[in-house]
Amino acid sequence: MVRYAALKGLYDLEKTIGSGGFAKVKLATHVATGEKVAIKIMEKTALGDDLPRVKVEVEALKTLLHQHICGLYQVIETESHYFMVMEYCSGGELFDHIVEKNKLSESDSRRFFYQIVSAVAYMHSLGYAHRDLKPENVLLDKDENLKLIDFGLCAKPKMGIQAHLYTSCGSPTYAAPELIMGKKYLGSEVDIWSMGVLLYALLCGFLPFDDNNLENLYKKILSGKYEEPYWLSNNSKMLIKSMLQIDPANRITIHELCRHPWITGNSLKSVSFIHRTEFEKDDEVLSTMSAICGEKSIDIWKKLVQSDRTDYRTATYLLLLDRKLRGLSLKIAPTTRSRLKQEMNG
Ligand SMILES: Cn1cc(Br)cc1C(=O)Nc1[nH]nc2c1CN(C(=O)N[C@H](CN1CCCC1)c1ccccc1)C21CC1
Repeated sequence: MVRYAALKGLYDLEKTIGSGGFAKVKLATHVATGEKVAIKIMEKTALGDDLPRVKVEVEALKTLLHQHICGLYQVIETESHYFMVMEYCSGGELFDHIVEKNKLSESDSRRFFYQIVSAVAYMHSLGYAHRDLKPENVLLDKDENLKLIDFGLCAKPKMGIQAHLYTSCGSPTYAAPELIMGKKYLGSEVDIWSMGVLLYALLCGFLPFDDNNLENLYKKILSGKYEEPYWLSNNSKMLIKSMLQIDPANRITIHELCRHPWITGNSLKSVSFIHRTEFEKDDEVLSTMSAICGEKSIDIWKKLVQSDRTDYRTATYLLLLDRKLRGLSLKIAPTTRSRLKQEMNG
C-alpha cells in the first residue's frame, strides 16, 4: 500500500475503486469521524496539460452544492499530487446498474431521470454546463440516489450559460451533433442532448447511437435516427424525441423539461432544486467540533465561511453534518483530537 504522507492521520486509504487515465480513486476513511470517502488521486506529472481540468473541477464543486452532485470535502495538494476527497457512492455506476437490470421500468427510469434533471437544472441556473453527461458519470449512493461526477470538462462561460462554447469535448457516443461537427454550441443545449441519450439508455438498456467505428457513429448521430423499441410508451418516445433533436433550436429546454408531464408524473409540481451555494450553519455540529479543538463555535464558523472550503475543517464539518442528517451520533475519534486540533488550528 503506497503511503501518502499528506493523508497521514487524516484519511486511512483502502481499496482502489476506479482508475482512469491520469487519476485513480481509492476508498478511504475520514479518521476523525469514521466516515467513508472516495479520494481521487492525481499525479501532477501524469496530468500534463490536463492540469487545468483539476482546477475547473475543484472550482465547480466548491460552488455546486446539491443532493445529486457528488460533494467535494477537501483538496490536498503536494508538490507531486492532488488529492480530491469526495463523497463515497457505494452503489457504483448507473451504467452497471442498467446493464445488470437489462433495462429499467418507466417508473424506475422516471425516478432516476428526475434526479438528473434536478441536478442539471441546478447547475444551469448557476451558469454551469456539465458537457460530459453519460451513465459512467452518474453514480448511485447506498440509497440508490444518483450523484453526478466528473466536472473536469464542465464550463462556466464568463458571459453566462447562453454564451457559445467551442471546445469539442466529452465522449462522442453521448455528444450532440453540433458538438461533433465542431460548430459553436451552447453548453445547456449539449447537456439536454446527453440527457436524452441517458434517458434512452435507462428505458431501453442500450444506446441510441452506437458503433465501434467512429465515422459510422458520427453518421448515426448526425442522422438523428435511432431505434424505438416496442416497449417504449408514446410519452417516452415523445420526450426522447424532444431531446434528441439534431437542430439545438428545436430541442426542449431545461425549463420545459422541469415541468414536462412525463417527468413530473402529471403533477403540476415542476422539478425542484434549492439554489444552495453556501453551507447551512449547524450549531450542534459546530459545538462538537469546538469541544475538540477548544475554539468557540462562532470562531469555527467564521473560519469555515472565510476558508476556501477545501480544508480539513471543512471536510470534518461536512462529514459530521452528513452523519447528523443520517441520524447518526456526532462522535469524533478521541485518538484524532490532537491531529484534528493541529489541522484545524493550523
Ligand atoms: C464504481 N464503484 C463501485 C462501487 Br461499490 C463504488 C464505486 C465508485 O466509483 N464510487 C465512487 N464514490 N465516489 C466516487 C466514486 C468514483 N469517483 C470518480 O470520480 N470516478 C471517476 C469515474 N469516471 C467515469 C468515466 C471516467 C472516470 C474516475 C475519475 C478518474 C479516475 C478514476 C475514476 C468518485 C470520486 C467521485
